[in-house]
Amino acid sequence: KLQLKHGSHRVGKRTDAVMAKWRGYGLGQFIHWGLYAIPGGEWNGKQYNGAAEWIRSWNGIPKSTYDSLIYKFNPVNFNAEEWAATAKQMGAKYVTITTKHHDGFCLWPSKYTNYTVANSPWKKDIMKPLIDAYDKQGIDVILYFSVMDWNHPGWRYDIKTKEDSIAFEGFKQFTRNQLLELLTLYPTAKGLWFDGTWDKSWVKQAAFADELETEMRKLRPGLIIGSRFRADENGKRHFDSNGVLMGDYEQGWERKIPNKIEDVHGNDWDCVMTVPENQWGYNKAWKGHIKTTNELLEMTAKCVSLGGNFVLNFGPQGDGAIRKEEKQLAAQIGDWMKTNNEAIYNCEYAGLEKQDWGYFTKKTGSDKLYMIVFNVPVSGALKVKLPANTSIGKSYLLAQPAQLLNTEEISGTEYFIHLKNTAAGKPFVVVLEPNAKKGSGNTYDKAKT
Ligand SMILES: Cc1ccc([C@@H]2N[C@@H](C)[C@@H](O)[C@H]2O)cc1
Repeated sequence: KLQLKHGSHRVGKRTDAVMAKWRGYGLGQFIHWGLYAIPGGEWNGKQYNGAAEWIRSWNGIPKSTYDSLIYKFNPVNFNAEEWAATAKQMGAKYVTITTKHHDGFCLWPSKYTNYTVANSPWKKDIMKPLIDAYDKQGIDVILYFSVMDWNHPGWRYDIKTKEDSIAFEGFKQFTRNQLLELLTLYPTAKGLWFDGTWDKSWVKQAAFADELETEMRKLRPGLIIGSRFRADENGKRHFDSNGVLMGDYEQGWERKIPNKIEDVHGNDWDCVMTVPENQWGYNKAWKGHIKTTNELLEMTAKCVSLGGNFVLNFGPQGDGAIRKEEKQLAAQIGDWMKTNNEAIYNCEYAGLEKQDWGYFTKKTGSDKLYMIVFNVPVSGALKVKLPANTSIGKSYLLAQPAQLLNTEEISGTEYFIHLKNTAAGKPFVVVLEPNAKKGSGNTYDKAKT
């Protein structure tokens, strides 16, 4: 093990109540909103083929022209209560909201830059009404913050000259000021979700970032900070030079989901996901593969079955309204969650062998198991392998608890759960109430090979 001054300061999962609540969220909403929502991935009739929130980096628009979008920010259809109600309807337990994306435009009236809502036609703070509206719905708020800031004169991709390092020192203070400002203005925020921390300039700031993380945690006890905020003194990110996770949970699962439990290294983690293939900010063109409700439900189930949270992104329009396609998804996901959220909220990795029909989750602090079924076998028989010395007490459809399902012991700890109806048109949940098994549990000898 290497002696590290600025590596991870904790091995293993956090054990406090705030993090335990985070662990049980299951489903979250991401909000990407800012000036980029005004062009919506298009400029002068030409489509930008990257992610809409990166349109400033396209040579199709002069940087100064993009930056003057601040004078067009006037979201007359912005309604914080509607956004929070959409998240509530979907069944999201937390929301991560962009306070400042890479373009540097601040959705709060920061006193450390003029590039904020205060100097737009809108004038008013966006963050406060949003945080209040989500808090009122009982949905916890995490603040997204991009360290990389294309608007700030002190930002550098790397530090090569004396001038660079002087400029970047100013930028570091600016960043610290904004973060302490956000934590002070919005004390109910539960955490920070960092982005834009991959460039060499920031990676070289191991000591500064480590001290800043300590300062933020002192200012806001219980604060949740992911693995992407800071690098260790050897430039190692997400995992320090000893392979220990930085921060409180792994943030690496962006538009991808782990396949097996080994992939998550025993850490907390969240997966953040776009509805289109790769658009976080609003894009007028709703094109390419748009994930269906069933796909998104399966991603949610898969994440929870592997001990993580699934965070689905919404990209509100420049006028502040949420597009109808996203509203429909929220309603359909919410419809399923209303019946089945017991298998998602406060659930964890069940430790059972994955079967083809779908995903196991286990209620935290209980033995209750859930089978979230996406692929009904033609036989209608769902295979289950339990640990030694356990058996199935009873099993039933979560939606019809009174109807016990026929459970057939195959051998030892293997069972078939026989479904009555094999024509389910959408995913459903089977509940297993295991009980301790008496005796050896092995009815037949193992084959000699
Ligand atoms: C290469 C790359 C850089 C930044 C991103 C940002 N992270 C997501 C959470 C969005 O904010 C996207 O703009 C995505 C890909």
